[in-house]
Formats: sequence, structure tokens, C-alpha cells
Amino acid sequence: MTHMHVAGSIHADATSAAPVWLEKPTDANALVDGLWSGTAVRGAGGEMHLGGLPVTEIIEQAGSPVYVIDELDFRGRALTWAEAFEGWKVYYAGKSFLSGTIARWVQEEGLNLDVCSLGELTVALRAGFDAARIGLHGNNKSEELLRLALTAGVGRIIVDSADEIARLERLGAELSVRPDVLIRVTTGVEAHTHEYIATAHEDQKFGFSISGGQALVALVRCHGSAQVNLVGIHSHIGSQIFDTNGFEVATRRTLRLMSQFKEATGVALPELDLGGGFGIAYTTDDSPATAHDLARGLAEIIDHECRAFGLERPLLSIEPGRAISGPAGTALYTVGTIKDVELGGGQSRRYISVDGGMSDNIRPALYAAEYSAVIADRVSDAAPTLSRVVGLHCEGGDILVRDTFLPRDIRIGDVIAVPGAGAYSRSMASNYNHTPRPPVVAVRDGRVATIIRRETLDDLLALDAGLE
Ligand SMILES: Cc1ncc(COP(=O)(O)O)c(C=O)c1O
Ligand SMILES: N[C@@H](CCCC[NH3+])C(=O)O
Repeated sequence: MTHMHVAGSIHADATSAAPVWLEKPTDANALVDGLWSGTAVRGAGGEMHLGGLPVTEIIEQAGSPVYVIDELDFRGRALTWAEAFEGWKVYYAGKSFLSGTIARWVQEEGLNLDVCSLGELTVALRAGFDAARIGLHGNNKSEELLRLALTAGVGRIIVDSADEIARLERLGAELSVRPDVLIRVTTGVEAHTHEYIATAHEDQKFGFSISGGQALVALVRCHGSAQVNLVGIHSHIGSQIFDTNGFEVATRRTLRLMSQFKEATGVALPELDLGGGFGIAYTTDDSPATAHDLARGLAEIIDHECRAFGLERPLLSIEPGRAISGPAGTALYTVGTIKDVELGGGQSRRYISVDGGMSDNIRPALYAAEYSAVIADRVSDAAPTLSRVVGLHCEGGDILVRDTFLPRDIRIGDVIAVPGAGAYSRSMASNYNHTPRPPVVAVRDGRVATIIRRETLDDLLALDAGLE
């Protein structure tokens, strides 16, 4: 099954009120299964609770807007992926959301960690994450980043270019270390996702091309190097992917490359990392596979292909990010203004402006990503009304939820909750329009704990050399 609506291909046109896929719900208050974090429920009075706390109490303690991470949900998903992929190495992809607390949870649940920048690596190391269980990515790793990785003893460096191999060899010789490396390859797979988050087609910046021959050249070069220890191949086809065909093709092509390498050198590479990219449900239109189903499916493909190529099954890894952090997070906003805009032909669209926007979630503007929303501070019997939840930024594309049905009697001060906010929301947040970024709090057993504090205007003003 192929889902492409992250690419924004299924939208209402200007004159129809509802997009084709969005059915008017019988109950606009429902917390639909599969969209919300594990502890999300409506309490006795109808208010939504997260981690045992009413949302209004979370806002009272942490302010609005706020990202709320359901600790038990996050830990539970991490463990589920680790258990489903038993015998594999599971790296949590920190780019989806990383902080000191998250790094500790990931370590406590027994996962490895994928980082891709100096900042992410520094957070992980400061949080006490075991360097040997970290994989380092990046298509332009600086000398400073590689030095830190080599001195800290990072477990795997995923090499992305010939320049990086040369840099690593020089630094390895200088520091007297021989890092374990994987070569990142592009398999030529056209993953069914938004162009900006697909990474295995040929015409993009990551990795070494298999079809162009550069991947085999890079493998042979590293194999012959005294300064790096080649352990395997890495492939990542993209993000928010539901269609497993892409993984199947990528697996076949990487294993064929392993067999070509074996023919060329007589050596079987011991490791294969298939990256991340497993999709989650942002709307009722999404139906992701479970971790267990994916594990079973991938294992079958790998065993089949290994037999075909006469290879032993390598040590396998995956790097899920969004699938662990995404559903654990909920964004809470407060309604500030409400406007009904006439579209002609008796149609209108309701614009609900909240106190956040594209600075705390750029995904709808960047990828036309679809989200859902409910009123969270109460339930209402009023008629479900097609609504658009928009932010406070000075930009028409500042949309948080393009199309959703919210009760007709929505009012200023209501709390709106958006699921799926744990991944690529805070981690991609900006200060557009000099907006301080919201805090991230963890909720568990009726308690709120700050993971990342709210930025203040003073934080931003302190950066401005013209305002000293
Ligand atoms: C190399 C690599 N691994 C893992 C991930 C994690 O992806 P996701 O959060 O979609 O699972 C990404 C991001 O797409 C990535 O680039
Ligand atoms: N940031 C993207 C995914 C790309 C992840 C990194 N390769 C998203 O929000 O969907």
C-alpha cells in the first residue's frame, strides 16, 4: 500500500470545503486510536489527560504552547522496537528529538543512538550515553566533530564521502585510533514520501551511488586502509515511509553490493544497517505497520536475499526515530482568534489561530504534512465544523492543521491538542518572528518534569549585538 499524502497530494481545492479523504466525524471529540500517546484519555469531565494530568494543569505549570512527551509511551515504544528487532542493533535517531533526558531514557531502554551533528553528539556524551553505542552520521562532518567522535570512542562512523575518508584517515593517524566505519550507499530507490525527505534516489547529497560504482570503490578503499576499519554498509531510503517495497529493493541492492565486495576482496562484510524512516499515523488516513510486522517482513527479505547471494546473514541494524518519539508527543496550543472565511457557493472555512505556528512545527509548511487536532480542555456536542488551525506568524503558509473538524462552538481560550508532535517538531523549531521556542515537558503518573525549558525573549535579545 502506498501513502503519499505527506507530499500534500490530497488537499481540498479552494472551492470544496472538505478534502476528499477527510470524512466528517460523528464525534469531533474522539481521541482516535493510533494517533495519540498511550496515556491520552478524556477524563470524567471530558477534559483530555496526558500522563495522568489534565491538559489545563499541564499548561498552568508549563505555559502555552507546550510540547508534552508521554514518558511511558516513549519508553514503551523504544522497548517495543528493541524487542521486535531482537538480535538487531536498534539505534534511536536523535534527529527526531534529542535532549539529555531523552538520551538517558534511550540508554535505559537498551537502545543505541544515532546522532548526526556536533550538537547531538555533545548532548549524548554529556548525558552519559555510552559512546560505543553511538552511530555518527553526516554528509559534511567537520574536523571538530570527527575529533570528538574519535576521542570519545564513538562505535560506528557512517562515512558519506571520499573527502570524509581522507579526513578520517588523517585524524585516525594523528590520534592513533582506527574507527569502525560503515559506508553509506544510495540504492536508487524512489521512496514514496515527500521529495525533501527521500534519500536513496540518485540525484541528492547523501552517500555513495551503487549504480554509479562509487559505493564499491569506497568499500574497497576503506578495506585497504590502515586507518579505518570497514565493518559494513548503511542504507537509508527516506522518512515517513509506509510502503515496504522500498526497503525490500534497498535490501536486495545492498546485499548484492556485499556479494560484489566479497567477490572483489574475498571478504564478507559483517554488518548491514537499513536506516530508519518507518512512518507513523498523523491522521486517520495513515495506517503504519507494527514494529513486529516490519521486523518479520525485513528478516524474511534478508534471509531470502542472503540465500540468493550465498551470503551469511550479516549483523543487522535499524535507526527508527519518528516511530519512537513521534506518537509520544502532543503539542498543546491556546486559541486566540476565530474567523469564518467565505469561499463562495455557500462554503466557508473556519480559521482558528493559536499561540504557536510554523516556528514550533515547520512540517506542514515544508512538506505539506497533514496533522489532526481536537479541543482538549472540554468536550462539545456542537456540530463538527471544517476548520484550519493556523499560527501567529506573518505568513499565509503558517498552517498547523490544514483540515480538521472541530466543534462549532470553539472559543477563545480553548486548548487545542495536536498528536504526533514528538518528532521533528521541537528539533526543527525556529525563532521566526523573534518567537521564543516552547518548552518540552515530560508527563508521567500525574507529574510534569521539564525536559527543555521555555526560551524567553531575553534569551533571544541576549544574542543581538545591537541591543547590548
Ligand atoms: C540516516 C538516517 N537514519 C535514521 C533516520 C530516522 O528517520 P525516521 O525518524 O523517519 O525514522 C534518518 C532521517 O530520516 C536518517 O537520515
Ligand atoms: N525532518 C523530516 C524527516 C527527515 C529526517 C532526517 N533524515 C520530517 O520531519 O519528516
